[in-house]
Amino acid sequence: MMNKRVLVNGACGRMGQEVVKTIVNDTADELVGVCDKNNEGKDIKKLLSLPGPEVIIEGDLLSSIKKREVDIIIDFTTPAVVMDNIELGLSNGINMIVGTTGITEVDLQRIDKLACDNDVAALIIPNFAIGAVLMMRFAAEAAKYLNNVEIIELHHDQKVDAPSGTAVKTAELINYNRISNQQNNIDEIEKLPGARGGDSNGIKIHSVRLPGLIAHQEVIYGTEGQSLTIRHDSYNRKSFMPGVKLALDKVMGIKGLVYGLEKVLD
Ligand SMILES: NC(=O)C1=CN([C@@H]2O[C@H](COP(=O)(O)OP(=O)(O)OC[C@H]3O[C@@H](n4cnc5c(N)ncnc54)[C@H](OP(=O)(O)O)[C@@H]3O)[C@@H](O)[C@H]2O)C=CC1
Ligand SMILES: O=C(O)C1=N[C@H](C(=O)O)C[C@H](O)C1
Repeated sequence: MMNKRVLVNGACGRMGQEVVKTIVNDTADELVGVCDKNNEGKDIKKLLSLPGPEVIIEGDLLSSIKKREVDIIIDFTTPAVVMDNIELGLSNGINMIVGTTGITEVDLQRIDKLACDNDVAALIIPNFAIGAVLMMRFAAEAAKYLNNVEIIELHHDQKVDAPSGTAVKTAELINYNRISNQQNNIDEIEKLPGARGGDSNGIKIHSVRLPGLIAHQEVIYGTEGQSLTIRHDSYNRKSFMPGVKLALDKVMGIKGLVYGLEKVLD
């Protein structure tokens, strides 16, 4: 297969920078474009001390894809703009790999239709870390046998959205497998609003935001006399890169929506 021509959107962000480095240093794919609200007109390779011909940061995704051939857009921007980016990419016949969070169930249906109509792929991946994908898988497996569960997700204090996309996806996977979404708790009085966390179809999600953290999650099951904790920790953003490379390897053979890296893992 020919080298794929990749554009990274949100290239100056924490994840975007790591993705740019990965494409340039660790894949045969070609970085043909980079977009971001910041550093417009500057050479991203110079900013990140990367080898090879310059790739200039552009501010407008549409004009950027009109200027060149792009096979894949990788998006790590923000929840506020991600749907516009996806719609723009797919309707222009470009495959999308999306790590940005904040995509709803209704959005997913629209994305699938747009991808199918345009004969391209939309990989919407809440977490690219292989360990996190396994954590979600094991949590979903435990739901077949244990019913009472809560999720604690812990992230750095620069994260804009809560709960995390990973926690939302974990709750969905658990709910798909568990026999009942009724837990044993009595009627509770929440004396401090929010003290019991957010409710995702009967599963409580607690979001911790602190400096020093990157991305962590615990799924805690409890039953008579025992508990089971399934925990994953990302200690740096390199932890997401094998998953990004896997998505790059798989994307060209897919048409329509893929929601979650587990769908392309095996
Ligand atoms: N799926 C996964 O495995 C992972 C997903 N994420 C998710 O990825 C997203 C990005 O995270 P992170 O890299 O930490 O965030 P950052 O804020 O560090 O990066 C986002 C970048 O996108 C820029 N940006 C904002 N709006 C636009 C736009 N319209 N067009 C182009 N660029 C834009 C931002 O600029 P500015 O700062 O000026 O707004 C910033 O440079 C989040 O939703 C996060 O939850 C994060 C880690 C792993
Ligand atoms: O913002 C982050 O950092 C992360 N976002 C994703 C999420 O919301 O689940 C993935 C990972 O947890 C890191």
